[in-house]
Amino acid sequence: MTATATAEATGSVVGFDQVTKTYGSVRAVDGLTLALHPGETVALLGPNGAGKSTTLDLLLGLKQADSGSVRVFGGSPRDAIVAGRVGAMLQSGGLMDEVTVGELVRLGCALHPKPFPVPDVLARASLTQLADRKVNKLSGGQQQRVRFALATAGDSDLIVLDEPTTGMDVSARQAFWATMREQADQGRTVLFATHYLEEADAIADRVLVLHRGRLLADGTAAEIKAKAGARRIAFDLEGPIDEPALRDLPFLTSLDVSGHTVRIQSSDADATVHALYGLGVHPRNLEVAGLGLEQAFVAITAAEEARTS
Ligand SMILES: Nc1ncnc2c1ncn2[C@@H]1O[C@H](COP(=O)(O)OP(=O)(O)OP(=O)(O)O)[C@@H](O)[C@H]1O
Repeated sequence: MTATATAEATGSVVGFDQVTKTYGSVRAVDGLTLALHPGETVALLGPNGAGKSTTLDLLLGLKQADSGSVRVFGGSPRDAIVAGRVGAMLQSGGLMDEVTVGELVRLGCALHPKPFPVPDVLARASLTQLADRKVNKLSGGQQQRVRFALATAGDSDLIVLDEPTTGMDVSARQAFWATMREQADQGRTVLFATHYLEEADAIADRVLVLHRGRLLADGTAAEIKAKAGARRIAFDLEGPIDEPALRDLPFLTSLDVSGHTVRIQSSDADATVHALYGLGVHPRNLEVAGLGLEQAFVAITAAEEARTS
């Protein structure tokens, strides 16, 4: 059975089956196959140019695939959008300048087949106080909140967000994710592209890592960290530090010495620590921990770069 057939059979929200999109000689999306399921909160990660925005544009029917199929709720992206099943917040979406926030959100609600009440939509995006302000008089973070309001103007089953919190301050970001959690708890599927890996770690129950238009990893944040393999080891040493000896430790993938503190990454922490004691040094405050999602992401994409270049 193809991924799309599987997607439809299992009631998947989104099904990509061998999707490719090229711009001239650039393969922005390269044979991508994936299925998203109801109620999932999914983070789409990838370095600049990995194909995240193109993937979201294909999903929203804003771009057409060269080959392969894109299905949303078992039909075309356009049908899903016309039915009001998809709410989207894009990076580049221009906002009408000469209208007020209230007018624009009212219009967004009027255009949605299953609109929420305008005051609720404004309140959810913390825009009630700004309802009479012209959109072109807003700060960047406030404009992001307007895009967010438009993405949640109606009762959509899938919410697609391209780098939604860029430009938002810390409290706006926290409020934004609290709202998104509510949306997910109500059974909606949330797909967001981001460069903030700590957000993906904290929010997403599934993480997709794209690299040159291909899916490099797909799993929970914990699975992605485990896939990267390496562990972090940190300790303090008294007296002069013999960096060349440390650099020769087995399974070492990185070394950072700062004052008395040594931080290393190792693909086999047990063996590295064993060899460390064999050097006759006396490490203090020894800590061994897994990689954070950000380090895992860097390790996975760097390994792929090295493999393909
Ligand atoms: N309209 C276009 N014309 C030509 N090339 C394009 C176009 N849009 C995107 N690309 C190229 O396709 C590739 C994927 O771009 P895309 O914007 O999807 O990546 P991204 O992962 O969203 O990147 P970023 O994190 O920088 O936003 C890049 O190499 C980009 O230069």
